[in-house]
Amino acid sequence: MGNKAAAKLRAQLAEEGIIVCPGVQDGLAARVCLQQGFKNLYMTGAGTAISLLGMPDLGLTTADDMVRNAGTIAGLDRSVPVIADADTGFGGPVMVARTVERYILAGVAGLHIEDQVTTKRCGHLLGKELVDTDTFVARIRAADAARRRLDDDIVLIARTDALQSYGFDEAIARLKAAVAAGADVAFLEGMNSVDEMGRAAKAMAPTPCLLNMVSGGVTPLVPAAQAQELGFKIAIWPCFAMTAAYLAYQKVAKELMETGAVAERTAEDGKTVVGGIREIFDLCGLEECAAFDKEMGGKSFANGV
Ligand SMILES: C[C@](O)(C(=O)O)[C@H](CC(=O)O)C(=O)O
Repeated sequence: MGNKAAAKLRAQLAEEGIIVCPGVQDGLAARVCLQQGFKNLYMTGAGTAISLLGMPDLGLTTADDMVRNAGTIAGLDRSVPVIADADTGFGGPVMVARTVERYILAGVAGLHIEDQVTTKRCGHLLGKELVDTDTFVARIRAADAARRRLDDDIVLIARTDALQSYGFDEAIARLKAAVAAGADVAFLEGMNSVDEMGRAAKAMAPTPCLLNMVSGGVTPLVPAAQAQELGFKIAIWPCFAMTAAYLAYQKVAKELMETGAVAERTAEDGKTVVGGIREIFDLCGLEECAAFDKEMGGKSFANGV
């Protein structure tokens, strides 16, 4: 079938350096990160739950929610490979395979599947429950079979949440079993120290490892250069801008509530509104849409837009 996004991600995995993925939960967040020139994006499941559902990351997003969001994000710029959270795969092997096929058709370059029970929770919360290794391996095997069935090379990332309750050795053993079943990349969730991070990457070598940088989580946050030095190939920053976005929303909502209006900030010309709706439409491709319409012979924007 030829998944160009996956081929690009595989090429990036083979190159020197570390792949840094800002976590995005919607089209606007993706647009902002594309504007900054990121070469990859990560669709965060936690962010999707928060942004789309207004709910915590407790396994409440359905496969439909996640596929749709991943497809929206991946569709904004096909030259930027997206890694997407696929949680537990949403069921048994048949469902996991179906999920993987749907992510492939949505244009996703890579996805991760974990060993929590389907009523999962954010990997940085307490009290996680896991499926046994056989069930986890069956999920990975099903994911691998699904991509073969579509003759696709989507990058398969195995995530284990076993560190919290079973310890380091069991977690590494689970990741190794997942790699033997077809996973390309290993993701040890919830590492507690820089030392543990280094030991994990070493234990999994030569399998490339993903590092999860959760703001306010249990893993210390390290810059890309240090993550690379520790042996990681991919660093994801799931909800990295959500604190800022949340606080900004809160501030403006408070202003509207208390004063009945929101003050605009204008640029030096005294007219253009900074961060106004026009600027955001432009970020989201307003000019490109108008130009495309004209090029195709449309007249929708002949009188300007
Ligand atoms: C990586 C993660 O699965 C996500 O949904 O982005 C979450 C991140 C988070 O909760 O901030 C995780 O379980 O680590």
